[in-house]
Amino acid sequence: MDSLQSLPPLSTLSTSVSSALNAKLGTNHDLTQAPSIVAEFLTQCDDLERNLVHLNRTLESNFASYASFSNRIGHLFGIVNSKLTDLGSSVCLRSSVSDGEGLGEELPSLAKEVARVEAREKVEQLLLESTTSYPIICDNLKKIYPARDGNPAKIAVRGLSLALPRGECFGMLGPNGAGKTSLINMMIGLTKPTSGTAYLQGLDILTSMDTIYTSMGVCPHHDLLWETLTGREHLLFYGRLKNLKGFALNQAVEGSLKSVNLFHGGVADKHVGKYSGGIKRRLSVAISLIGDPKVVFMDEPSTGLDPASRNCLWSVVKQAKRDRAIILTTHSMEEAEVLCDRLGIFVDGALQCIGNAKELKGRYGGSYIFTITTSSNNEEEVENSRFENAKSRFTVFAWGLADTTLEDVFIKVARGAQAVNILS
Ligand SMILES: Nc1ncnc2c1ncn2[C@@H]1O[C@H](COP(=O)(O)OP(=O)(O)OP(=O)(O)O)[C@@H](O)[C@H]1O
Repeated sequence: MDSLQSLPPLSTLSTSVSSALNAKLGTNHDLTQAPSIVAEFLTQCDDLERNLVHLNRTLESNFASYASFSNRIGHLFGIVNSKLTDLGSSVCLRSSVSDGEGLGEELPSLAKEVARVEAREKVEQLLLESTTSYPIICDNLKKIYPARDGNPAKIAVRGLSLALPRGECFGMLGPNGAGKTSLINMMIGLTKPTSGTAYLQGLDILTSMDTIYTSMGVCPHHDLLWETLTGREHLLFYGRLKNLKGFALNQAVEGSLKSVNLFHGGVADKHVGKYSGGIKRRLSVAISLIGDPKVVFMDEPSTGLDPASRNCLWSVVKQAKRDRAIILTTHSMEEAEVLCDRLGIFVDGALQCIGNAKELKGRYGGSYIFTITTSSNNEEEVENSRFENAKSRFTVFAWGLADTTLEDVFIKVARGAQAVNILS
């Protein structure tokens, strides 16, 4: 229990944790182990500071967990539901995390319930206000595919409530078969909801789809392009569908071609049949944004693009989200982190959690890994060291502090939700 020396006894912390103590808990554990090295982090590393601030915020909302540990630190603690919990040794924690159990095991279902209730309350409040600052509002949207050919009925979307403000790109992550496409297909009018509805720009998808189309853009998973038309002709066609005419139409098409790098070199006037996969994808994104739609759905927009084209496309999306709401589905955690202001992990027809990448990492990851690099001659000393005097005892070539990745979060949430569904 050496590592908890500077903390008050566990029993005095088993009730609500004050914000000052939250910060202390976050830093004390490391500081007791490596005061000089971690002090350097605090002065030099903004990320750590931001994470500590985040820790305070999530703890206040009562469902966060946090553990701080390093490769060499023997003992660990965490905070679960605002209670300090003795988590045992790092070896123990590492193996339980890799088994999908242990720290935060009970949190996904709690977080899911909190997110569901908060989203529902927000939607109810917005529906009373009839505001347009939230271009996308899902109101208890549900999709059940009826039983067919001996197969039972399938609940693809289990009553989703969600509100997206203007300026937000919302990332919809989820394993195959989670229900993402079913959700989007309802919102773009391809299928009817079994119950519930959605309001796009304040208009009900059940009654006003024709009007909604004029302010909606869609970048489908597979490019829906005509091989014998040019890129420019595609944009002119879709621009007209959005009621653009004359000078405004030509200007929008030129702007659009420039934004996705198809303006120069005559590419825009070649038949789409001659385009590479990357150019087709960029054209699909340009089509989804022409005519200034306020609601845009993008299904894996950068799939199949090389890194340079992908970065170009990401700049287009970042620019585009300023004045609209975008729902983007992706299997790329990198894309999600770069583009999305908030992320939702969708499993078995329901959102398991919502938050920005940092929040989700803090909530489901809750760990840092502290590594130092030194000469192999010092190996034994490192094994036995507590790091307090590490730098004075041997040369530290490098040190690093690694946060949980979004991929870790995704795997944990998806696996946790699927395990609960199998048991229930
Ligand atoms: N027309 C349909 N009839 C019956 N079941 C369907 C139908 N379409 C989808 N499903 C089922 O509904 C569930 C959700 O499917 P959906 O395609 O929405 O998932 P997804 O998250 O988009 O998956 P992916 O990432 O693979 O595209 C799956 O179990 C799927 O088999």
